[in-house]
Amino acid sequence: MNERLNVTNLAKTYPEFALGPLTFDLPAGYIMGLIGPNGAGKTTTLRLLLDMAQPSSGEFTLNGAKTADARQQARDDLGAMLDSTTLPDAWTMKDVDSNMKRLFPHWDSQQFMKLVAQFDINPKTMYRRLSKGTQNKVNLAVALSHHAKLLILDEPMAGLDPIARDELRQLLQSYIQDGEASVLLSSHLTDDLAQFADYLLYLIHGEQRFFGETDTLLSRYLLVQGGSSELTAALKNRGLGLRQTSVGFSLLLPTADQALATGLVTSTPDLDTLMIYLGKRGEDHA
Ligand SMILES: Nc1ncnc2c1ncn2[C@@H]1O[C@H](COP(=O)(O)OP(=O)(O)OP(=O)(O)O)[C@@H](O)[C@H]1O
Repeated sequence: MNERLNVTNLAKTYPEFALGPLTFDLPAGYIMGLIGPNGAGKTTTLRLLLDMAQPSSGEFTLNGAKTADARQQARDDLGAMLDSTTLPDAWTMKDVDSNMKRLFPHWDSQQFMKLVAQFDINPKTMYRRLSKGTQNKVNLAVALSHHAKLLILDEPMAGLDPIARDELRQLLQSYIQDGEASVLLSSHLTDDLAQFADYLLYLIHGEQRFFGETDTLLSRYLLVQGGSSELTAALKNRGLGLRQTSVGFSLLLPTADQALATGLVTSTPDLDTLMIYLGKRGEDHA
């Protein structure tokens, strides 16, 4: 299969934080969501993949390039946006366009100006005078306007209103439609992400807890609710993220153990619910 990303045992150790080993791949034509609680290692993962940090061990291939030099050579094939991404303060959209044209051989001015209009950005306003969310939109428009085969986006939905988030979702879906390009994006808006990410990479405290299809993760667990007297020892033992009130309880139960919940109220959890229960300290199996 034509892979945009192939990551093998990638790890990074800081004095007070260890990430990995991470092993996953992203085929051409798909969207992967990177999820996990604060401090899980999402941005660190993206920085490694963008060669902005050196791995402690492991390796990865990006758009077929195996070394940092080869990846640098092929930078036009990569569109990236991190929280730290910024443009010169005084640039108007015209300046962005003319400068990016020089930087990227496949820069598409028409596409960029179309996105500027679609995002309702005044092309004459200087970058520094735009709101934070609008600056994000400009950075996104840049990433989306040079026909990159892989987009790596850190929290692209942060600061966007619901309409803009919906527009972005549609833009990303059409971006991958020809089966050539792929998108890796991190987000805390996991329910939004679950609607359009084909794959999920789920990190907790730097560890890779799940990599696979979104539907597979969602079908792994049932949310079980019952009265206090219905909480059996077996449910306590197999359940995750137990929550108790004076009248009842709720927990996540692996689907394989669903017989333990016979007669109780069960439902398929959404991704937010799943992360809340799985992320509870000391109970973070996925
Ligand atoms: N340059 C660095 N030196 C030391 N520690 C670092 C460095 N960069 C990141 N870390 C640590 O790595 C950990 C993970 O941070 P990271 O930003 O990757 O998490 P995250 O999942 O993106 O979090 P959030 O959702 O809050 O943005 C943090 O504990 C952070 O302090």
